[in-house]
Amino acid sequence: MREDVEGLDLSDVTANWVNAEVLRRQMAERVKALADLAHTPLFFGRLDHRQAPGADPSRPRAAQPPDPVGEAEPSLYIGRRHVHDAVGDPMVIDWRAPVSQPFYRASKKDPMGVALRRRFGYTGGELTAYEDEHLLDPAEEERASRLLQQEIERPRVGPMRDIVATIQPEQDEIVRSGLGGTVCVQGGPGTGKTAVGLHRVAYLLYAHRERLARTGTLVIGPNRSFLHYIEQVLPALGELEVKQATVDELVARVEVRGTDEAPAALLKGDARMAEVLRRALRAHVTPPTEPLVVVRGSRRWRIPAYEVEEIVGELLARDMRYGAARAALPQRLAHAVLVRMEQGGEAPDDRVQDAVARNPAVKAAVKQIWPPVDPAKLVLRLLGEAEFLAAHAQGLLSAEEQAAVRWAKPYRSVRSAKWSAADAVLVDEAADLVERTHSLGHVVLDEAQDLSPMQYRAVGRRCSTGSATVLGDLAQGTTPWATRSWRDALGHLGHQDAHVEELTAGFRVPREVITYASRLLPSIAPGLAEVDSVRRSPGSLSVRRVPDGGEDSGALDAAVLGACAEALGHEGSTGLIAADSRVPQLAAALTAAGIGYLSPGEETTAEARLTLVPASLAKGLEYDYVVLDEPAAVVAGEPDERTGLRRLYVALTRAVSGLAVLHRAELPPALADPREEPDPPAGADTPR
Ligand SMILES: Nc1ncnc2c1ncn2[C@@H]1O[C@H](COP(=O)(O)OP(=O)(O)OP(=O)(O)O)[C@@H](O)[C@H]1O
Repeated sequence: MREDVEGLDLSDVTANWVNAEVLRRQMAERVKALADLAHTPLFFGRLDHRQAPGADPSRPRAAQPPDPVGEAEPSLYIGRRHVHDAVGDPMVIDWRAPVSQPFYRASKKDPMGVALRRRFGYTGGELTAYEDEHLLDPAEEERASRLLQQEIERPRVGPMRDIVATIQPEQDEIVRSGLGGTVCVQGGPGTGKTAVGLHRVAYLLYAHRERLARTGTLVIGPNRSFLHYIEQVLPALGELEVKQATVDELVARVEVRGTDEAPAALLKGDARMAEVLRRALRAHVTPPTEPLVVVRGSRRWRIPAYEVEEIVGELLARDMRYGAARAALPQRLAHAVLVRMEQGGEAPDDRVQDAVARNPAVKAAVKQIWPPVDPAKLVLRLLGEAEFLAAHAQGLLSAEEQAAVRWAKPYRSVRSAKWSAADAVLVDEAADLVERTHSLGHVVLDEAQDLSPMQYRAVGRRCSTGSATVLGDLAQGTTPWATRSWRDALGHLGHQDAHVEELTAGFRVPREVITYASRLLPSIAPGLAEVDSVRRSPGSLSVRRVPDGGEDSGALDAAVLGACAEALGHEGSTGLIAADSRVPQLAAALTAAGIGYLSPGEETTAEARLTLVPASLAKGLEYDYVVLDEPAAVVAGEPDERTGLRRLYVALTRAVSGLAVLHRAELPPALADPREEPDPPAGADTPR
């Protein structure tokens, strides 16, 4: 197929240079999308139908829809891409095509016309196994898929992989939900939220390619290292055009050089700030005190102040952006002049109205009544001038709250201000009040639980006429403004009608580990269901206490390094997760011991498999083996205990095959409790 595209001769089909260039570019992209990926097989599944898909058994064969693969070969092969043979007949069907759906959804209860489902297993690109399910055979027992387990446990090198071969039915329902609706997915660690979000984009691009090519798609993640980790999934599925960004990058209209104390950031992220900004902006509209007088030729036309005021009032009452209303005002005023002219016996046409709209008197009136406003300057004044803030925050923010929001000392200009990340969101809100933000066709918002209401609004503006996939876990919220209710969050996003779905089956973390981590749930997110892991892995958890050596943490460092070396004895990636404050010391210890390590976001390779991860960056990432250093320090690194325990919950749930927890200080009580004692610690450990 690639050679076919490369061999196409364009000289005859394009009439001009521009068309030829466009076509050439499209072909280059097609060739890129058809690239062979090492170790990525062309197909991973097969469906044998009882009859052609879509056929109605009650109708004669001749009246059936044509069988897409021809009657002689009733099997459908399912793969990452559509593949056809030399004459254009399909050989492999794209996993997103409607006929592929039974591969993911058919069950004994509802076989969807499928007699046999075969899953193929590969090792390094070579076909090494297959698994059959005879969906119409009542005698055949249902078994858990070994291939699924192997796929999850396949050692990780490099970035996140796709899961097309093993998408589970409840995941598939989300992946294939339509473009029209916003979906919100609550799911514990490792339930596949990120995977599902990315596959949904791939699906939507397949099902609505033209529309989304016009409107655009965007994946939003918490930080750059996370985005690096996931950035290969869509290209591997042949989708090269999806953009990625963090929320901070989306709202980067001012340079962020400052930080906020938590109380200030909390207030700046509060949805009440949107109303403060709206009021402050609209206060710039000043009702006229003078009549508008336009001189044309020898005549003067006079619009009394009350009439101008009516026009202004009408524009204010309409739900228009400040800038759009400002742009409309000259024409409205010109129209009023035109009416006067007609009453005066003239017969002005549209050109006259345009000319009047450009008349210096009209321009001057507009400037005075509806002055241009720079969004950053508006926020600069609000955060810098006590009276200005008080005037517009009255009844919304208390005096103390206003004081907390204000800068300690005002800045002189937009350039010199030390904007914080929360300030930048306010500027973005103000900018949208002045001029509507462009909306994309679809936005995937991952790790949404950490967004403030104002950040949800910033994301919502970018999908105001499109739809969104919102992914998150309330138990992993680690910001002071973390989401408490998905309904509220969706309201701020402007998609209150979204479906909220829950994923409870856990794929990443083995049962032994997730059960241990879930002991924290009652204190960090009461009411949330524990993740139900699909995998048992005896021996995957070890908790070791290192004897307290007083001030010196050398013994702990040595034990941690030992655990890393042990983990690196296995294939795949190892993550050493530690409180941010412990990272420099561990980095030095690793270097002194001659153990190389990466930072999050740097790609693991066969040679470099250890990543030193500050707990604050662990969210969303995963490693085959995790060594967790000093849980008490992870908890203490956060401003309050609940946030600390949530950070710890995130750190405890990053491992696919094994987790070693090493501590010198006491563990949080829920984890120290010896019920369900984990596997006996390996090596020379002291009992807890
Ligand atoms: N159906 C599946 N088949 C194979 N692997 C899967 C499946 N679903 C999820 N996984 C794997 O489980 C791991 C966790 O998935 P993912 O990162 O999407 O979870 P998450 O819910 O976003 O987790 P977190 O809350 O920790 O960010 C990944 O390695 C992913 O590939």
